[in-house]
Amino acid sequence: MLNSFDEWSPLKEVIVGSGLNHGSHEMELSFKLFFHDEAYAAFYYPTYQVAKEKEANNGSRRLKQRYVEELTEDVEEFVAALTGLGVKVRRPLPLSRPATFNTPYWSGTCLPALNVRDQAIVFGDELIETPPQVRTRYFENDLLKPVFYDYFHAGARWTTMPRPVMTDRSFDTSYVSGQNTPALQEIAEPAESEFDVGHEMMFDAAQCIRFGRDVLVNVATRNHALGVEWLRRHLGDRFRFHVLERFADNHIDSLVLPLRPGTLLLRHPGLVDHLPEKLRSWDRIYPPEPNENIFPTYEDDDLVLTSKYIDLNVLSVDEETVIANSLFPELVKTLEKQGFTVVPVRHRHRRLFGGGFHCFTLDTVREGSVPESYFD
Ligand SMILES: NC(=[NH2+])NCCC[C@H](N)C(=O)O
Repeated sequence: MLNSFDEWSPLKEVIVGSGLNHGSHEMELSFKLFFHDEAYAAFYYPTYQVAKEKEANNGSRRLKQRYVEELTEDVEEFVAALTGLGVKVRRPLPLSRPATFNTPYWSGTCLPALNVRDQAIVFGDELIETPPQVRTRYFENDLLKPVFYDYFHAGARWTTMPRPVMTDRSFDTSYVSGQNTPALQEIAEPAESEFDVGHEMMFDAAQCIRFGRDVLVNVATRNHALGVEWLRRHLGDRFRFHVLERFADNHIDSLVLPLRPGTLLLRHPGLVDHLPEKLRSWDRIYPPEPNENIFPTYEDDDLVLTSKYIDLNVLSVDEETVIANSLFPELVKTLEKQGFTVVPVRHRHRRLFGGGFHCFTLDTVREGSVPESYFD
């Protein structure tokens, strides 16, 4: 039965994503807007211009097959580690081929369900699918349907937030506007469409971090604010949302993660003042500064989509046990010094595929029967 309220209670069941057939990135407005903060350099002249020559006619950038293969090896080892810890692992359908689709308004090519944290969230016995922000991710959750149906048959509530039409004018671009990069020129001149409905609800589950009854949520755009308003109305007083204004561009699970009640993994001390009052008295673990040499060397046309802090994106198996990237041994040591048992698993291309172990997973069953209050 679907049951999960926080990020640290003993993990029983988890969905682990699959990167199979991740063919390319489509360099269109929603992608550039979403990854603007981290891929900024790639969207800048002259790098952009050089790499652009390697793009296909439709503006898509191929991902090298070797990276996808190595990613898949690492994900399978991660699955084996979880299974070894007694956690039941569920998998999405693999993407059999990069299928192209048309909506009435635009077209795209499907991505595999890799970062399954991003577009679905569990509040107790309810699964909520969030409305996509990147066009090529529009049908990604369909690959999770067999798993979602299993939870539904077992009694879970299953809700989908309103789906956006996603014309150019659906996007609130104020977060990135004013920066003069080629990517931004496209964003600054959104095409008009007869289907425009104005700013829409577009919001990712990974903008939320669950602490039982209390949920931290990052809001950087009007699109996000609408999403949070929907969640508040829908969930009523069962959960309380604490908004972090522009804490990040979107996802926050490489900035702050609770490892157990009273202990946060936090990217840097400057973030403390942005946290809700109650969390400021929790113990904080700061990661050592990641050195560039813990990452593979990439070429000009490889798009680096995350910050170098991505390895903070650990997955808690229980209040003492954390799965962390073995390629960042200094972080492993830091966590061990704080008394955690760390299960090291290798994850090489986290910066190319936009996520670490927390992003790759959706914890569907953890122990606990009510949303506890940690903020009172
Ligand atoms: N759920 C996720 N996909 N999280 C990934 C967040 C990565 C974050 N933008 C960073 O660059 O560090």
